[in-house]
Amino acid sequence: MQTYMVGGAVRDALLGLPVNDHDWVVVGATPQEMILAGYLPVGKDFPVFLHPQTREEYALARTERKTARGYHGFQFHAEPDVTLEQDLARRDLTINAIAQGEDGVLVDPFHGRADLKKKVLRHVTDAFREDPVRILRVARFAARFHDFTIAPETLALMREMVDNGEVDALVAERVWQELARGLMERHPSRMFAALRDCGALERLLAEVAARWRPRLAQQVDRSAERGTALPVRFACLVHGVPQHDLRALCERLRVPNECRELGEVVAREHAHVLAGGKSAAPEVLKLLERCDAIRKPQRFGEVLAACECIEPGFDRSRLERALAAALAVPTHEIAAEAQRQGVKGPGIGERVHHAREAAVARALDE
Ligand SMILES: Nc1ccn([C@@H]2O[C@H](COP(=O)(O)OP(=O)(O)OP(=O)(O)O)[C@@H](O)[C@H]2O)c(=O)n1
Ligand SMILES: [Mg+2]
Repeated sequence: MQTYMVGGAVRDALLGLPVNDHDWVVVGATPQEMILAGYLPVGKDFPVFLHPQTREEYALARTERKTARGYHGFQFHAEPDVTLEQDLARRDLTINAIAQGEDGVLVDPFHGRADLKKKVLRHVTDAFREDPVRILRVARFAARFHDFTIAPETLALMREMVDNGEVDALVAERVWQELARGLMERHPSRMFAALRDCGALERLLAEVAARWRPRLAQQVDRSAERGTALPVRFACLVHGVPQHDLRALCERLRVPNECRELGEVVAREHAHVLAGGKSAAPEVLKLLERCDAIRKPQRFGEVLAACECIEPGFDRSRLERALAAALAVPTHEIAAEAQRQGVKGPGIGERVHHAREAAVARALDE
């Protein structure tokens, strides 16, 4: 059996980028031989193994055939007679289909190196169709390698797959996983632009597709430039989506709670936050309460961060001062004092509220 390094590790090394994880392909071995050599089988869909020490992924060379529509319709053929070239032929992009043998020699039958030089994302063969996740992957690579373009024939193939309903069969978790990764790349707007160009955005994120403009692209890219966390980037993406549509989007894609919650607060409140640099203390306190800022000050920091990406001239300092003042109000003491005076229930809450209002007013008058 022979082992080759493939995929991202070879590509990134050729690009002079740091290599984090390695993918390997094994030619001329059976699953039994792998298990006997101590490799741990993983996943039921693919003949993939983990190295007993490094835990890196070793996949048997394989050819895939699709038996049914959509992501689960795979049947694989992984026999010791599958060649390296056959395995490379069914990979997604030429730049990901370069192998490196143990002797260091590159095997590059699909001219991945030439495409790296030309900075082109190009599918390897028609086998690209076998996996609709690749539509999202190409878009994600466009966001990462922002000076690369998508080959016209690849974009045409992606469009054809979308027209055939291939993206509709994708499971929500995979879609979200790819979108989330793309949002964390350097130029996330390029992912959405690529998805729009092939028609996938309309199918997967119609709420965003309807609002996709150069301005929104800039806002999302600004969130990446500033190195913000995923929820902030997601909130920027969806800040213009109406509440009801946003809830539907989050349900459909099973968006994790942290992203969902920040997205909803920012969509609902960003206009008030952006104006909140000016309004009077009672309104400012109400805004902080609607954002649940007093209970979740850290999340309010993320709301402000999203608003800075939405409107780069926005000055967050006034609202930060207001929140600091509201947080500094000694609520326990006020409640205890009120109780001593015989005040009950809602009356106590009112006193706290008034104390906070006064504190915010003082902070804003400075
Ligand atoms: N849907 C997919 C997923 C993966 N691959 C192949 O498997 C390799 C490894 O996949 P993965 O680790 O997911 O991607 P990388 O290209 O290594 O990129 P990353 O830097 O994101 O790990 C890819 O390079 C590609 O050759 C593929 O053809 N089709
Ligand atoms: Mg990889």
